[in-house]
Amino acid sequence: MLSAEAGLARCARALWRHRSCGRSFRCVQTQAQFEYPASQEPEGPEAHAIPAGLATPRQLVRYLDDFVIGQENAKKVLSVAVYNHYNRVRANLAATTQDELEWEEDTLTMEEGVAPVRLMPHPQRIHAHYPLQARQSFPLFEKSNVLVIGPTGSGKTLLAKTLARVLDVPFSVSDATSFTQAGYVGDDVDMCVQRLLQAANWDPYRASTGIIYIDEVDKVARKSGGSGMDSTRDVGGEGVQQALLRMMEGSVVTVPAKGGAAEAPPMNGPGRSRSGPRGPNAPATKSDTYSIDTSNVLFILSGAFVGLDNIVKRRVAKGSIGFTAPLASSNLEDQSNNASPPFFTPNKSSAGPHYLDLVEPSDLVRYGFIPEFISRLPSLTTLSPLTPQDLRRVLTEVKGSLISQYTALFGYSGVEIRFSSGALDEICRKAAERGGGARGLRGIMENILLEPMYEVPGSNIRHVLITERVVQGLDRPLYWAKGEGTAFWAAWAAEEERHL
Ligand SMILES: Nc1ncnc2c1ncn2[C@@H]1O[C@H](COP(=O)(O)OP(=O)(O)OP(=O)(O)O)[C@@H](O)[C@H]1O
Repeated sequence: MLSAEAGLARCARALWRHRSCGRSFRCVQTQAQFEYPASQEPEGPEAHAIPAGLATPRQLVRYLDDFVIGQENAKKVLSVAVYNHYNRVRANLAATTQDELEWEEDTLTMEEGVAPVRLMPHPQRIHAHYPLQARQSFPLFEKSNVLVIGPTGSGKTLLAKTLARVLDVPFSVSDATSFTQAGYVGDDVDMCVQRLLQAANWDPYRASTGIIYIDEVDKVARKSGGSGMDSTRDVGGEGVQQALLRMMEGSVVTVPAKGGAAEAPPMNGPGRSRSGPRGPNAPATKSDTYSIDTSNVLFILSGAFVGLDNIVKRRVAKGSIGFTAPLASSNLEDQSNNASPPFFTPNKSSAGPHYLDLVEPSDLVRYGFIPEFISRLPSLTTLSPLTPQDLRRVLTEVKGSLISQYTALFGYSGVEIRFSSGALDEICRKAAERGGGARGLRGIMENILLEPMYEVPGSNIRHVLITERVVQGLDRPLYWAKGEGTAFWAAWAAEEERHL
């Protein structure tokens, strides 16, 4: 249960987010009424927090900087995409609901200690007032889902997760390799919506404005794509793309309620059917099914796209500029007339320019994606592999870095652990050598610290020093007992001097 103070802080944050609405809010627990004139700036703890709902792209990038090293272009592209997406969502919902509907955000509930912030009106109310056909005729803003291309462990998931956290929207991660076309063994693509609903604590309103992150999307490239990337999958790849594109565009997905059919073993075979009502006006009760409209869900798709750089390289070598592939989407055809397609934003990473920076939709078509699919992903960004210098910053500088985590872990046992600069460099060198980006750092740390984590608890050890030779496996970690602090500091200083 949140304390009253924390509850009020949360209310204040919600009010600040929605200050431009000029609405009043009532806390159902305390019955307190809050008013926020549009011009009023918050005071107290909220003044220092990021005004998430309306944070500008620049503020979002600054926030990301605390957690993600490098990847400047990806930070910009994602921040702009997220900012535009949520502005678009607000505008669309305002267009569909103004005056006729009561806004859910008028009431902040504080059930079970949580104060869920209702960003949007209940989708069912929108559906009740405006049938799907009517809503489709509104001049609504088009959606911009994002495609993120980058090597493993470079921060793709971290970027999306961090943005979802600052925006306080539900976030789900799914792996495209587990998806199959409906009716075949494997996960239906609807599964990602179910995960989102789960992440939203089974709150369909929040889920319908969340972020769905789908990793390894390059694995659903069709086999006949022309570059032979994935020979194990054929029509299933295209079937999954078709299903995903419908969902990205905005469709109503019926999700069984908690403990419902979706959690039972999947039925296989083309005759697969679901129980429960379908369609936008289907009732959404906790005991039955939920209908989630994905029109306001932001999709971020990512993958390493191994081999794509060769496709780009070949195209560039042939001097082909623009769109040479037979693109079905008029959206893409429009872009082909531009000298510099809006699809492409050059990457100014520390690793320098590389061929993936020049990716165009036609390259993705050659890679095995249907044009209709990539036209639903108008924002694209590439991430660079992390250099050993980047890894060093990941290890030591970001908020909640591994070094700070392990230091705190030993601190709980009253033990001080230090890593010499040489040790840190050696850890990063090893991680870079292994590949896998920053993902490899934790494994190396666990390996090095296994012995001290075993020896220290229950012993009289109070200081631990990890040197370069320890990381290289040439020495054992160095230990000092209580009262030997001076010797520990002297040894550490000597190590640092040796490394200079
Ligand atoms: N640029 C970065 N800055 C800080 N930490 C990073 C960065 N890149 C990766 N990490 C760390 O490495 C781990 C893996 O990162 P992440 O899951 O974002 O990789 P990914 O690019 O999504 O890889 P994959 O495609 O394999 O899923 C996380 O613990 C994350 O904290």
